[in-house]
Amino acid sequence: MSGLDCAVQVQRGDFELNAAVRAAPGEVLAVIGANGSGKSTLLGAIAGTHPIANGSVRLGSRVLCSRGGQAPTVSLRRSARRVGFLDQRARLFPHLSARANIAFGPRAQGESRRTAEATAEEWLVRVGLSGRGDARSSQLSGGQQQRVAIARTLAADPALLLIDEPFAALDVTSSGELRELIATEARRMQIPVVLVSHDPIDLISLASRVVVLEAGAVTQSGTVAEVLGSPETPFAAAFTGRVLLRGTASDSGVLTPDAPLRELHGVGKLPSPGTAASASFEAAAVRVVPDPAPSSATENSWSGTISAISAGPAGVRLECAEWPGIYAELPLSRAFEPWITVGASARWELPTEAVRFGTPH
Ligand SMILES: Nc1ncnc2c1ncn2[C@@H]1O[C@H](COP(=O)(O)OP(=O)(O)OP(=O)(O)O)[C@@H](O)[C@H]1O
Repeated sequence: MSGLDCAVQVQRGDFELNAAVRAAPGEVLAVIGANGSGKSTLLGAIAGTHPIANGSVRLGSRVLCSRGGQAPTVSLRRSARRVGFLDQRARLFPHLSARANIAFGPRAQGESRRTAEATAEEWLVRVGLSGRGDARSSQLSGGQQQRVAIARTLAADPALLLIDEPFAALDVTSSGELRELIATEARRMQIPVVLVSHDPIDLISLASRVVVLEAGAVTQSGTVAEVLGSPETPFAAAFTGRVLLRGTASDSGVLTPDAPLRELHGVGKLPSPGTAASASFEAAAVRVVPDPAPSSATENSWSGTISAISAGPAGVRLECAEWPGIYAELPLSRAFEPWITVGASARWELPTEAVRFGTPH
């Protein structure tokens, strides 16, 4: 049983990744980050598709790659790393049956055809596809193809599993079942798993720890409860459906430069006036009504244009053109109101008691 210990520097054009991650045997470590933050680069450095400029990737006592420092440079071939990889696309061999796809890894490792097929049958049962061994990928649904892909990857007996948004293209039932399947198999096989995801459900149902990557650097790491419960950066907050603003403390609130609302009022301990302060709140606490609206009782209200509408963890996310970094999340039932369109003028209202002051990390 070998844990992953990775501390690497990777250069891709002008982009530099500098990250250290660890995952124990049987543990699922989630990596979250905005587009372009370096998640795929990190997985590539571990898998051997991106060369490292410095650092090392170790699996227990095995060195997968190492460069810099005193030790000689090491870079194992991809096939010698024993790293399994899963993403959104099942990538089955279309001309082979499900059974032959799964048997491919054991066969490549020198198993006899008979033994490899017996292993494949066991995996077909584990992934809920017993009786479908003869089917080709064109005869399987997307979710079934993904099950075969999981079986094929794990039947090759990887020492580490990397997964990049493998459930993103699946319906809710299939993705829930496959999450369960991966968590169960990783524990049973006692292999570390690194999971890249944009979906909080993946973290809650699969991972025990989380690393937040921003612009190639780790900005927060901890247990799922620590990161989701106390996000320390605006990105980590947005991932959990919260807004985190950084500004300067005044006597009575947090001053937010270049925003339609200069001073945000809230509750909690304010740092000394003039020093760095933060304000955070649930995006679902923001009320958005058509402008002009009758003046509200809350101190925190401003006028702003809806600039984007997207899905957020707590509902439908509305962004404000005049105040980047601020957004509201409405329940689906409210998001159907016909006035809610990109470009609509809105009044944004935030109850004072919903805003919590703090000191930025
Ligand atoms: N082929 C390339 N050549 C040079 N630079 C690249 C190349 N691919 C990616 N990059 C740079 O590396 C950075 C990290 O890319 P990476 O794909 O690792 O991000 P990511 O977090 O996985 O993004 P996404 O969520 O969009 O998949 C990008 O911001 C980009 O600047």
